[in-house]
Amino acid sequence: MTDESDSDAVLDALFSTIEARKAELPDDSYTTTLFTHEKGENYVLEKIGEETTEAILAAKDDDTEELLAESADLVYHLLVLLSMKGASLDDLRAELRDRF
Ligand SMILES: N=c1c2ncn([C@@H]3O[C@H](COP(=O)(O)OP(=O)(O)OP(=O)(O)O)[C@@H](O)[C@H]3O)c2ncn1[C@@H]1O[C@H](COP(=O)(O)O)[C@@H](O)[C@H]1O
Repeated sequence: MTDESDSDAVLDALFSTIEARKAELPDDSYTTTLFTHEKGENYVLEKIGEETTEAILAAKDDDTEELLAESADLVYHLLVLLSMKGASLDDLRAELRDRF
């Protein structure tokens, strides 16, 4: 297990990478395919639906390893959606902090 600051650094690094892919659109990037898909943002919305379903199925199967893997896929696609909408990880942190 990592401590809280390590975990935060991973999310910051992931979101920064997503923002860089959005700005540069490199050819060999999965993130680029999400930002340039012919279905537009609907494609990432579909992926979020798929990953959510897969996470639910893993939970119902009591497969924690699979649940963690699908949760990571879900968080990644959710961060791409936030970036598409011009929101940031700090905006998400602020929303969560306001609920404490
Ligand atoms: N965290 C992720 C991440 N999580 C999930 N995925 C991709 O999300 C997709 C999940 O789709 P599925 O589960 O449906 O699997 P699939 O059948 O392979 O996908 P499809 O054919 O349906 O698109 C897979 O292609 C995964 O590779 C991710 N792709 C990238 N990242 C991060 O984004 C960074 C930048 O990646 P690139 O944009 O590829 O350079 C990477 O270094 C990673 O840190």
